[in-house]
Amino acid sequence: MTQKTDTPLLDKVVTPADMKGLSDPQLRQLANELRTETIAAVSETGGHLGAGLGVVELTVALHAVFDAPRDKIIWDVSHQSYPHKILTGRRDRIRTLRQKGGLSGFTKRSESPFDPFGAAHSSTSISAALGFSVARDLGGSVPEGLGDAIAVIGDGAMSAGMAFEAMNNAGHLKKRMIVILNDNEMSIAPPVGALSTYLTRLYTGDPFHQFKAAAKGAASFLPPPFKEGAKRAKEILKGMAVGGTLFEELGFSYIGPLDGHDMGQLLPVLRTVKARATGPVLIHIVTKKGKGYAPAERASDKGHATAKFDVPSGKQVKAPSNAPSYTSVFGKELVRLAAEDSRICAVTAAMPDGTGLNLMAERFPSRLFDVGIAEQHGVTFAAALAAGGMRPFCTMYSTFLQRGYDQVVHDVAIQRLPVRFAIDRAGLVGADGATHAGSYDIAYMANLPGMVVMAAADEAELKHMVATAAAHDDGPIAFRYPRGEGAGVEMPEVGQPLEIGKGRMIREGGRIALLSFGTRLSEVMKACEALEARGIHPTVADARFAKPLDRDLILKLARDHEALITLEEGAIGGFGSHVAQLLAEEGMFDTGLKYRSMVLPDIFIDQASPADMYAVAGLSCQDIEAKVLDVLGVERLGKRA
Ligand SMILES: Cc1ncc(C[n+]2csc(CCOP(=O)(O)OP(=O)(O)O)c2C)c(N)n1
Ligand SMILES: CC(=O)[C@@H](O)[C@H](O)COP(=O)(O)O
Ligand SMILES: [Mg+2]
Repeated sequence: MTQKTDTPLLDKVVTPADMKGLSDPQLRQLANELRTETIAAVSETGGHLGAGLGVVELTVALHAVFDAPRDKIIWDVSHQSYPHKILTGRRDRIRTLRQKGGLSGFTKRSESPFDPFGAAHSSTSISAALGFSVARDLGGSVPEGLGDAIAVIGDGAMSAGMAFEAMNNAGHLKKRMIVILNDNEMSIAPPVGALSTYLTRLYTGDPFHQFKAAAKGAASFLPPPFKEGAKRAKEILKGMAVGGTLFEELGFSYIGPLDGHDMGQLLPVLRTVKARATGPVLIHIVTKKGKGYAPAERASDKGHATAKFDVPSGKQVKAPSNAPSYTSVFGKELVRLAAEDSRICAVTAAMPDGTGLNLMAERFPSRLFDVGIAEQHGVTFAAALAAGGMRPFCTMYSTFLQRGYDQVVHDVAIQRLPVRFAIDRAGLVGADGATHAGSYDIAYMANLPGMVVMAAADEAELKHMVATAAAHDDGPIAFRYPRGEGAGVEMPEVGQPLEIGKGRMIREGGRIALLSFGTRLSEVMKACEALEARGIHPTVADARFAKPLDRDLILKLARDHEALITLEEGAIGGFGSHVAQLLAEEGMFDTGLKYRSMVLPDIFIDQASPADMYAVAGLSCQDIEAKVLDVLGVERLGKRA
């Protein structure tokens, strides 16, 4: 049920234009109301809570001072953009967040002119802000106009190489642009690495003691004519900014650190920067993830992502699970193997919990490497671990591994190094939508010479694939598995290495064969039940491998049946394409074989439940049944709605 929040001031703000006449005390009140509304909305939808709560004051201050959508506010990752959505004409739909047909959980250009640049993968905001600044200065034109570009980037996202590539370029181009470094000393997990330590050093000791003066002054970036008058303020700022030199060396004027929850500091600094900045400016603010909501502040992940919850208690409403998650099956089997083999180690790029590697962190901390949001580095690091005689599991979400693709090709595949790629969140993931869908890994891995590519049909198969990967020293190997819980199958005590390139027969039938790669197998079996009722008895096989293909199995299915359908939770160019290539080469189409490939369609699918997304993709059990009937030319009497 929608909760009514007591938000008299926020009720009058539909877009940032409605904020322009508000006094500073009113802006403070607005921030309080915005926080209340954000908590209430996320309690009903679930989603990313902690990051948004940490930028409530910043969101209000940015919209009060700058003129979006002319000025481009670019939220890095954009999981913190819910308060921004509420202030930019989307409050009436905020309780549809992350649901089918509703608002995206991230910024999205097609959703609002106030979202000038979409995001969801991290560390793109500075590049985007620089691009807008250059376009503005070159006379580019867009309907909303081109004003200032402001990137808001977290301390976790700032650790990625791409952020530094952008700063390096920005410092060189010297364009007026603003980067706000939102430092909450958190990524999803506690942040790791030297940059995090460096940022903390910037404000440890005597934090914020001279804010008032600094806020009035904010002058380290002033152009020469202003500099003399502001000398005193500049000295103060310099005093505060001891250690801001990393950013200054990159060509940015550094301001901070400021208390990012204090509007008395944010507003004057932003106003001064807006009035006077000439080149790139970095404003370092310190905030608390989960700020203002005790259950989030207390949580180990600071309320990073949550299911629906009860606001007073913070208790989350989670559906009961009937089977272990794929992620936990992976994590446990890896730990079991690591106990037997000291060469086994694992790499995560800032997702230890999401990938199940928290178990490795507990049992074998010296063999678990959280490299931060640095997928490219993570892959090359794993390659060298393999070259050094270790057995690394490079464990990443399918969508984030895309970042490390050149490294997969150049550092791993070409050198035939035995990196084990554990690819989590394969296929459609649900509420995070298109940006997080693991659609491409089958295609981008299976086209690499020497790469072994497996997909688990269920959690028991996953266990065997972890063991297979551990035992495979002859080049790289990848296995994929989806988000969420398994199929509830009986689990083997331990994983057993599979024979490379061999699939398995699930059931023998006639006329048509269904060859599944991955967890669509359960939908295939459901479709078979419906087909049985029509007197159709398909053969079903689980390919297990997209590379190397089980040629014998595939050619036998092709020879023994009138039709063959392959299925996978991946885009065009994956398993089905490899099968089609084999069938063509072997002349199977010349024999009249009817072949169909069921893959993700050539569109980006918006957020919904995974089941709904697969229905949009045409990969539900009903779609499979319909495809079989169609291929066999059977009338679809009693067609389901
Ligand atoms: C390339 C990439 N890798 C991993 C992630 C997953 N991820 C989303 S938010 C996040 C933490 C970001 O931390 P920070 O930038 O400090 O923002 P905060 O949540 O603390 O506000 C991570 C690792 C991602 N979105 N993109
Ligand atoms: C914003 C982001 O990239 C992550 O927080 C992501 O939403 C996590 O996804 P999972 O919930 O599947 O771990
Ligand atoms: Mg952070």
